[in-house]
Amino acid sequence: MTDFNRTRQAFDLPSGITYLDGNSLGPMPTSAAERVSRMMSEEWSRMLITGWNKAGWYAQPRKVGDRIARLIGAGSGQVVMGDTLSIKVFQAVSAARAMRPDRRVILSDSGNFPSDLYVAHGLAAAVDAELRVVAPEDVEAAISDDLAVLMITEVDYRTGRRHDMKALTRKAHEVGALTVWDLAHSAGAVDVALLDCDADFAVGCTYKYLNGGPGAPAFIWVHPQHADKARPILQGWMGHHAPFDFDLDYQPAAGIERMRVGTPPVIAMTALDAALDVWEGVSIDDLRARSIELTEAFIARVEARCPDLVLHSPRDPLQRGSQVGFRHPQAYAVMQALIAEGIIGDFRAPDVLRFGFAPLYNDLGDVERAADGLARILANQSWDRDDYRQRADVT
Ligand SMILES: Cc1ncc(COP(=O)(O)O)c(C=O)c1O
Ligand SMILES: Nc1c(O)cccc1C(=O)C[C@H](N)C(=O)O
Repeated sequence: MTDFNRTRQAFDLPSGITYLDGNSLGPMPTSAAERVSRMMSEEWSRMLITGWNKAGWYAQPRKVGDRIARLIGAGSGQVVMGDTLSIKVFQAVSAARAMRPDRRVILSDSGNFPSDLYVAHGLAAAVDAELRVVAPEDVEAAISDDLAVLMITEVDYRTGRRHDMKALTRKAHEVGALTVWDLAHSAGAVDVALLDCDADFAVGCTYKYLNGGPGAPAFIWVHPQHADKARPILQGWMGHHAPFDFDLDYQPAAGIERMRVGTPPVIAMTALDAALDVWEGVSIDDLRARSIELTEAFIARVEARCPDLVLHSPRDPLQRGSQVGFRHPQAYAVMQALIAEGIIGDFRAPDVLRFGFAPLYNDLGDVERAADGLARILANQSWDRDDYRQRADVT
């Protein structure tokens, strides 16, 4: 049985704050600050360039990838870290499309995060492919035999709607297409089973539910049956089979190592590595059960107290990730009023109040405080202020 009291205590959350925005940026594990500080003083400062070998900085993208593999139903040696998620989306989709050169269509849905669609659109223009975007509920029906790549974000960033990875992957394979799964809102939030679903490529970020910190590196997974065949289009020197031979011809490294691009962000990855310690001893089944308990309790309490709000997430917990959205015409101002009371969720345009539940540190007390705070703010209309309507640059 996972000890969620232990995991909650591993975080340095400000007192008096109810934090329900770990689906955008996870909070800092206390050990991350100490670990980064030690890395600076003992490794960078003392070892200088020798740190790449002595401190294991060069091998870090694979070692950290191995720790993430367990959380997403993948095997050891199958995941590598680096770059931003947008870059990893490009790598996965471009490699998958190159494996289906006689087909032009990349299929995605309008619930996908815009960056994924921008990346696929740019790629499609560069390689004479076509990006086809359908409504989330129409994805399965749109899988046709001209499809090269199905590119889906498993959990919708706005609604929390969860696609059926196994069923969509099977359907894509039936028509001869490959799948790319974006796990940004899944890794550390739901029970992902990449190998069991027979997915082809997967990518994700680590600054949300994995708590790696702002700008923490992304990950990429390639099914072992493709790992030695997939050709990275973004061919960087650290994905070369012998980077320090400085060969002028690109020869991809064996397996997942070829999905490395350039120098890894060692300081950021050190913080992430410390954050992954918190996951030791956490069962993903327990995590999923607790996530469902928290989101169900939140929906019930908000609906009982806030008649002005409309649920914007699937009601069936099996079709939902670890977040809940409610719509309100003045959602931005309502969220600012809530944040002013120490209850932090976020706003997603045009009118969604979004709340992420991270079982590692959220509990039923958070659910009650957030639902009751929301009810209070709506009842006394304390959101109705000009300064709460002023949008910040980052929302
Ligand atoms: C589903 C999804 N894809 C891509 C991104 C973009 O990630 P990054 O800014 O790390 O490139 C995000 C979050 O910002 C996301 O939620
Ligand atoms: N990556 C972010 C950032 O650098 C600034 C603010 C927000 C983000 C996010 O990750 C947003 C997130 N993908 C979302 O689902 O809204």
